[in-house]
Amino acid sequence: MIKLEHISKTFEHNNTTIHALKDISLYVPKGKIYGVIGKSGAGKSTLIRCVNLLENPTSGKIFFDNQEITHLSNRKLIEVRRKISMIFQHFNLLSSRTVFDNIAFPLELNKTPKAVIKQKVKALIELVGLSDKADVYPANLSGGQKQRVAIARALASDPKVLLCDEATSALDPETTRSILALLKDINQKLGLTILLITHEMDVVKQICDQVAVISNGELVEQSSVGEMFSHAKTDIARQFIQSTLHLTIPDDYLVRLTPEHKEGLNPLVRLEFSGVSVDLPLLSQIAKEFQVDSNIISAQMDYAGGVKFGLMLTEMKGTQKSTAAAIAFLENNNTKVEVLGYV
Ligand SMILES: Nc1ncnc2c1ncn2[C@@H]1O[C@H](COP(=O)(O)OP(=O)(O)OP(=O)(O)O)[C@@H](O)[C@H]1O
Repeated sequence: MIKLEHISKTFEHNNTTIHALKDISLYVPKGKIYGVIGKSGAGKSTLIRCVNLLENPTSGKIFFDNQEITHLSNRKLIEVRRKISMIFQHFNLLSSRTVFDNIAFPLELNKTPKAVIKQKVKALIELVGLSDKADVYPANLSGGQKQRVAIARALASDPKVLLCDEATSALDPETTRSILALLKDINQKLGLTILLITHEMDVVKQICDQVAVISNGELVEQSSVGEMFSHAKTDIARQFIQSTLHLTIPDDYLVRLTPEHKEGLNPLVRLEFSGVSVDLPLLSQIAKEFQVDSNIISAQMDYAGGVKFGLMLTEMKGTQKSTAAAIAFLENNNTKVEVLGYV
């Protein structure tokens, strides 16, 4: 549906050249939700703005629905932009217009007959769950409600693609979940293709089918969400994944934790299970084969893209030789093991 081929973008600023995007190629299939994740300054906004040519790439090609759109005339570009809608972090609603009139705005610009506008806006207001707010002004809406209006407005032109520029970054976690659920619902009901940018892996985990990681303007990794959570290839992707899992060492272990091994101390290890290793009875195997008992201190399991993954903090009880053999066994079975110290 959307294809970027070798997109680069440079900015000239104070006599220096900023390489915001470097040779980025990606493909967003029809009907999928595709997430682009990166830290601040990675180039996410520049990338999403290149897709609808709010920003012109310095080089490379952009295709929408198999048609190259990189060098379209303004008139043709306006037509294409109707099919590629966008929502923003700060909603961008018109404060002097009610919910109904905000959603009607693109239809009015398009000279849609009044009766059609009325019918369409009513249906959109229902779709986003704001039936009782049609006559309310944006100032009297919550952040989540404002984003719902923005989504309805973006859908008014019957787009094929919705671009989401950090659409939930200004919202609290619960509202974020409800907006993401709405986007997923729309994706499924309308078959709408969604391309979103975010700095939060939780967003990717909740709704995306595919994900690309960008860092310093480069696309460093892309795959299905399940594949990335089970076999992340780059450190930066692993960092994002770990940010969705929160394990802390309890205080009573922290005070005893020493970096060096001493007689009588056991390793405190952080185990990262993903893909196949999640379903294997690895801890019972190391108990049987190496006589190493695991004292589980905390654990978290989760799902992303249909794949289970998890983290565990455990004290491994055994001799120095047997715990080393158990660690090697776990590593050979797709488990990432980090010895945090000895307790
Ligand atoms: N109009 C511009 N002029 C000059 N430099 C720019 C311009 N827009 C972006 N940049 C630079 O390009 C790089 C990428 O910026 P971009 O806004 O795309 O990153 P981002 O990943 O969206 O970051 P954030 O999450 O902080 O918004 C940054 O170094 C930024 O300073």
